[in-house]
Amino acid sequence: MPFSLGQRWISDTETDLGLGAIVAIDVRMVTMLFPACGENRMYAISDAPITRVMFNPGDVISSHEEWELEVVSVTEDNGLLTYHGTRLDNGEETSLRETFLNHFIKLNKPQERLFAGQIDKIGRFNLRYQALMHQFNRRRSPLRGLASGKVSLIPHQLHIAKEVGSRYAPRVLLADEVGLGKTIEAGMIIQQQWLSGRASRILILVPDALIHQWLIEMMRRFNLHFALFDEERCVEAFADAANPFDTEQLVLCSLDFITKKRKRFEQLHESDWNLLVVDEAHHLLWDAEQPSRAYEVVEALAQDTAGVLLLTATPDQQGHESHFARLRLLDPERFYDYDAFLAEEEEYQPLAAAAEALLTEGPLDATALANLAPFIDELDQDVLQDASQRKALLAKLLDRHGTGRLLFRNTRQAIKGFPARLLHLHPLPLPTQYKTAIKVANMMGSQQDITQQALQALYPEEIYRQFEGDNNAWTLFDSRVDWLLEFTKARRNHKVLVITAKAGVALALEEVLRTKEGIRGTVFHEGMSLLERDKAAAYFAQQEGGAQVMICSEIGSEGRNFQFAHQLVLFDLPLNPDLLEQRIGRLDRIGQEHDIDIHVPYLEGTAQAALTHWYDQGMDAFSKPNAVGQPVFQQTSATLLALLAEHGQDQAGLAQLIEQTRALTLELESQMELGRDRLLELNSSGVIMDRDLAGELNAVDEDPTLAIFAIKLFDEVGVHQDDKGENAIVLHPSEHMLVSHFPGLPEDGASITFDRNTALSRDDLQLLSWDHPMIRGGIDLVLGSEIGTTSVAILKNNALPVGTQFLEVIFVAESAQNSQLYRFLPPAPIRLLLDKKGNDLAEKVTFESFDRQLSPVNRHLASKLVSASQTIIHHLLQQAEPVAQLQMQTLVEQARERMHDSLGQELARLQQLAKVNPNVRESEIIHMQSLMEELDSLLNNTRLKLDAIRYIIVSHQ
Ligand SMILES: Nc1ncnc2c1ncn2[C@@H]1O[C@H](COP(=O)(O)OP(=O)(O)OP(=O)(O)O)[C@@H](O)[C@H]1O
Repeated sequence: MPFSLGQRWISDTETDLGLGAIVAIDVRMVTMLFPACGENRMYAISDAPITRVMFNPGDVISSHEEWELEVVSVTEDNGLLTYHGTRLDNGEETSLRETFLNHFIKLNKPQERLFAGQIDKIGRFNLRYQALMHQFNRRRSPLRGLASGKVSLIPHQLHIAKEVGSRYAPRVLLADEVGLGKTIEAGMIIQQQWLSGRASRILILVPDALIHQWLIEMMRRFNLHFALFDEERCVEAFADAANPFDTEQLVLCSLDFITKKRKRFEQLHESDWNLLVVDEAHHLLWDAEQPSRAYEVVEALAQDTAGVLLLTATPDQQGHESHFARLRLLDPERFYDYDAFLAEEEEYQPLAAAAEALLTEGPLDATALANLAPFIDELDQDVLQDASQRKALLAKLLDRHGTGRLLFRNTRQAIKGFPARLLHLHPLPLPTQYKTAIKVANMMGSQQDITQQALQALYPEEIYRQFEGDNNAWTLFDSRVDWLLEFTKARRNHKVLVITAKAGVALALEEVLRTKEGIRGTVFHEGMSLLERDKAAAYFAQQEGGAQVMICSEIGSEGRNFQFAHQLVLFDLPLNPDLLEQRIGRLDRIGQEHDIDIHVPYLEGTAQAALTHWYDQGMDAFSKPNAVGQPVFQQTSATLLALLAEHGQDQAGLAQLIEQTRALTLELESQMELGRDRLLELNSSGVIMDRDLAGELNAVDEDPTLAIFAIKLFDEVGVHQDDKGENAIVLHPSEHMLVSHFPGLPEDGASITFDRNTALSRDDLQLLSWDHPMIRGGIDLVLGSEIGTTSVAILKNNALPVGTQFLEVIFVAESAQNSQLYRFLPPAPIRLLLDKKGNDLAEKVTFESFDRQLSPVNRHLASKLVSASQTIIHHLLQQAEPVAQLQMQTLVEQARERMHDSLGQELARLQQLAKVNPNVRESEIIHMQSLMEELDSLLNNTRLKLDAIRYIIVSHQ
């Protein structure tokens, strides 16, 4: 192209110099001035790495005075261009000579970059298109976020997580038995709510002892980085905001801290949250006269937060009324009256019988039909005899009745495959020192109430210490101590968890083990700081060189993960069957690979002995979780407490109580099994959904697309990858990265794998999924930049004439950024492959098959090819737009149909449900209606954006 003074060109190699102007030309050299930075460059005319900047009708250009002109036509005079058109600021018709173009002009639209010679490598165009496609597919996927955590795919968890996680503002009680994975279910729900944008501010409240465990589980398993707020953090954050809690999106807090510090509670309450999660929710004690502070705090927060997840394995631990009160936290309108709630529970049995009838294979017999009769008018008579459709009917039935939408509980019995619990009782002689102390205490009488007396009787070492002072002399003669020494000595290769009610006892035992036998032990109790507790737990978990024994006070009996051990010693027993279950649950949890040995050393002729027999023979509380432990305890506690207060001396009374307890347990169990528990089991385990979520997600895991894409992404961006074998890759930022920081990749690198089992077996590996911050961030990085927006390639195809041209154009149909809309229409790529005449061949020639046949062109040649074909390219781009518009309209209408279909069905279901099941909140229905209206109008505003262009020319060489 001939050069003329004043012409505007851009440097191919130094695009940041801005727009250059030719200021001198001689026989061999051309000199350019770049006014934006005041620099000159001289280039050899024969091979100048510069590209002529020419605009076309339709482009909007900026003048040196910064007004904008929409170009209508272009004329040329002595090699210089003049643009004619309309000024955008005042509508005036005017002309702009190229010499007066803005020197700072930014060429960031694909067509501007292409014409200005800013042409990307062929692989980057491919990467960009793949990134668009994957982002589009992921955002629409109904399984998004469900299994992207580093977790095993366990069906009962997946069912609950999917059911709850995809709701708008879920308010549920997760009440799986201990150790079945409520924290993991909560994590999966949070992940889905977070990724879908339904919740952008999330608050988790947990007991002190579980703070770090939650922090780490959320981070390591789900890549969710919660900020831990304690007093120190609040003071620090005050520098950035009046309300410290406003400084973070994801906040984790100790419930104890918030209940004790009124000011912090008020600030927490003033901050806006979309999702509140409360672990060990049985601590939220409620009593009509005097609700606990913890209850009041959570109640206030729950009133102002749309989504609420309460977690407890033992919902009845503090009594059934407290359980009711927690359901009321979730839905105050629905659970307004305890008596009405009790009456409703009475009806669970016939409902469960009807549900059972629907699970029958083959024709329904007379009993099944009779059980279904009360509900039959709701169900279609014809469908009823069609066995294949009964599961759908069952789902409908459960949906409409009971607490199904609100309460989820999985049990070991329903899931099966858990290790056995083996009880070993160790009766030991009562030392004379204790005998004397008990006798003296009895002689002195007691002012305490019966519960306190019973509690005192359970801990003879306490009674002894009252008389002998506050020291550890009791360890010298207590036969349980000697037993423990022998026991641990004989199991040097086993980890042993010892639980006792009191911190003082834990400390004394650790000292004895250490000083007498050199046994490596550690303690875990309320007197330790959070950090000390976590260090102790880590020391116990450590396989080599770690502690053999961990001695916990009661706070260690909740929530913690000690399933790497399978020897449990209950040095004493708690006076509550649910607390006993919580203790056993430290070892009997998902991941436990052995049967669990439960050892109970007890002193004969004491209250502990009586309690041991009562738990064992009366309610079989050691060998399996006891769903009715709490009601049985409440109904028998008067006799039990009296017996314990008398140190279990009344053997006949104990035998009678055990008999009575056994009968009551059996009766309540069968009622529960036939009623509430059966309904919960059916509803929680997902058996009726007939959907193999784990199988579907496994298939996603096995699809290599993610690994192929990720490796390409890291390659193109310049992240260094070191394959370590065994499915592990180490990533490091490199000096040649396109960006200074790759999202989610720490400065010192990260070890990753695409294989779930490998990730689960190694703590140091992150599981890369489509939802991992490195992949999401990497895709955003590509799509938010100019990477791959232009490309030129050669198509070597002897069947086509040399010089045949194609233009591959990628548009994106974009609607407003709205997470709800993204389920139906996220930014959607539209690909056109135009031949010279403007025919679109995209449907016949897929991206992948076309891309495979293309060869790269060096940038200099590419720029020349584009310059030579500017007119045709421009013409094709103009033809492409209306074609893409039409495709966009189709996409919008399809999305609208899907949206109406899906939300419409959900709305109809909710409206229908609301007639028969008051568990449906009015706000859910209103939300659904307004959401549909909002999405409709957002869909109408979908716009088309040109995202990337590839120019292709055929060659035979
Ligand atoms: N899907 C899973 N993949 C991997 N590990 C899991 C999974 N589910 C649970 N676990 C592990 O099993 C243990 C128990 O899970 P979790 O702590 O979530 O149970 P929980 O029901 O909250 O227990 P608790 O009733 O004691 O509070 C934890 O160590 C957890 O990491």
